[in-house]
Amino acid sequence: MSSLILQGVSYHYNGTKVIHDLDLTVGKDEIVCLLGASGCGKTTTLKAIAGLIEAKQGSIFIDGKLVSDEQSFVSPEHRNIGMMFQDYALFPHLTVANNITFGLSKMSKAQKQQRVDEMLKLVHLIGCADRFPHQLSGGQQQRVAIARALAYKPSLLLLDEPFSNIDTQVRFELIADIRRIIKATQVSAVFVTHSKEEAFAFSDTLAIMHRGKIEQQGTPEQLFAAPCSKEVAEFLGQGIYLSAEVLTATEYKTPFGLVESYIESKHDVSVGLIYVRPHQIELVADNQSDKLSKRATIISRRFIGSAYVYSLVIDKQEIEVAAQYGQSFENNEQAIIKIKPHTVNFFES
Ligand SMILES: Nc1ncnc2c1ncn2[C@@H]1O[C@H](COP(=O)(O)OP(=O)(O)OP(=O)(O)O)[C@@H](O)[C@H]1O
Repeated sequence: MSSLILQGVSYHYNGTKVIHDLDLTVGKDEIVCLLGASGCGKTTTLKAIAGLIEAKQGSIFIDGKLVSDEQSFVSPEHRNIGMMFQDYALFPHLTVANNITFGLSKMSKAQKQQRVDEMLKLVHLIGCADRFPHQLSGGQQQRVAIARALAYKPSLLLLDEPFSNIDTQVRFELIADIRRIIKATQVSAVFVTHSKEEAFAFSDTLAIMHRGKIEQQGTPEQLFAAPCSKEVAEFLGQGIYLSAEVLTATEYKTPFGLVESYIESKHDVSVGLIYVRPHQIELVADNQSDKLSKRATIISRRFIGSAYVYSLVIDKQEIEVAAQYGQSFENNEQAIIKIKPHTVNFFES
């Protein structure tokens, strides 16, 4: 059974629709990331799931139970969800232990103590029960925040940009740690971010949002291999578009020669655009004798340890391409461009 289902959910602020007819499914023990540009409606979606706002259209089910539709509305405290929001800070005047047990009023003192011990062990903060939030690092505070969210034993966890105030250096360690904690507790989660790197590191599947709708949902590999729209392709990769003529089910003619696709596709049109990402482009030394191949000029280069990353202009579009180890091009040098065989993303222009 799915942990969360949204069907046709819409919401408007003062007459302006910010989420439209939105569908989303989160499986049991699954971490789904809502990923999209600023203002596309991610936080609003999370608030509708939490019951912090009342979606006027559509239905929301948590663990098979209807919590919101046109006729009914279950309040946030009865939805069995844990929340870790960016602005949902710890109570500064309460100790770590009291922060964790804040919402557990029905438990006995002994039960609370047991839950605190269990949670502190889970988040690797044993011995910190009597500290106050200001005596902890940012990462430790977020660990307490997740412990507090999980202390209720919720069936669904909602996280809104929980890592954005954490130093880049420790952010990815914390992300791995919190993912481990969530997986260990077998809770399903919806995570909101606008950072692709965080989304890839934290979630099982991505739901790409665009203008208040889920454009596509799938694993990062599925979305990279077969984006359903230009918006998804552009959001995930720093690629460029090349004009392309469909020759066969697996071959496209482009200004940079024939491009072969690993998969067969049927298209309704014979010309369009293919979206090419940096790792699908090969730079070859210009041997002058090859008259037919297209060239690009290297604008600049930077050394990244294992290779050089070159900036170059292809079809009036600038792109960064990493060359294979051992290959080296100088600024202003011409290189032959080849597009490697790959799973081609073709779009109507
Ligand atoms: N309380 C509000 N009143 C009116 N409009 C709002 C309100 N909150 C959000 N909006 C608008 O709704 C749209 C969606 O906002 P939302 O916060 O859901 O986006 P988001 O994708 O989470 O953005 P970000 O990544 O910047 O946090 C935006 O255009 C925003 O300006």
